[in-house]
Amino acid sequence: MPPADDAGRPASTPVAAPVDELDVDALRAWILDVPNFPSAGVLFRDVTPMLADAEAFGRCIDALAAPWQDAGVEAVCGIESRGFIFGAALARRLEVGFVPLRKPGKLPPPLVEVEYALEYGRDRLQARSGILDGGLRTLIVDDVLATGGTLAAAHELVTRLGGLTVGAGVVIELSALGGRARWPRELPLRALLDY
Ligand SMILES: O=P(O)(O)OC[C@H]1O[C@H](OP(=O)(O)OP(=O)(O)O)[C@H](O)[C@@H]1O
Ligand SMILES: Nc1ncnc2[nH]cnc12
Repeated sequence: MPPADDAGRPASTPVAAPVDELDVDALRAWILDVPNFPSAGVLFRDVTPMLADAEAFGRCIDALAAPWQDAGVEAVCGIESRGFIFGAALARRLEVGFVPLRKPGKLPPPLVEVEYALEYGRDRLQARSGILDGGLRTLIVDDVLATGGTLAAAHELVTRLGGLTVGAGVVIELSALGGRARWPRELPLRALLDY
């Protein structure tokens, strides 16, 4: 059993630390660069080593949570599939519910969906109709911001679901791809690591 802190909580109680106390940049050591995956010319940033390390994963979730502690977040939406990993952990840390935004064919009706453009072709995101009704204050979470189409579609879906997007958090921003330009200027978008 870990020693108790001044407030009598066990030291391991999951309370997010202020972001400036977290060495976020050190997380790069757990993110692997994989050239030519999943196709030639793509430099894939693989977060699975970070997920497998309890301290690094915990630090990542603390850092994702820190900017939103006082933002009145009422729900976290995670984008399939890697966004589920970070989104669900973050929802628990912020002590709010989790809403999965899913690829087509995974959720039963009634559904609301948004179609969006990919680099090649189109895709769709779906969620349960009415699940954010009443203007639920919603934080959108994903692992990577690349061209920005996915995150922009998630914001549109949250709006159609009756929610109010308070902002978005991503672990990695591939800033050379310019995805931030597709995100509404007036909404905060926080990235832990810029590549
Ligand atoms: O900014 P964009 O250009 O829209 O790309 C970002 C998206 O691409 C990846 O998803 P992907 O569908 O590849 O896969 P996943 O199921 O492994 O999360 C990533 O997880 C983001 O959701
Ligand atoms: N380069 C990349 N690495 C990991 N995930 C991605 N999603 C989109 N582009 C990516």
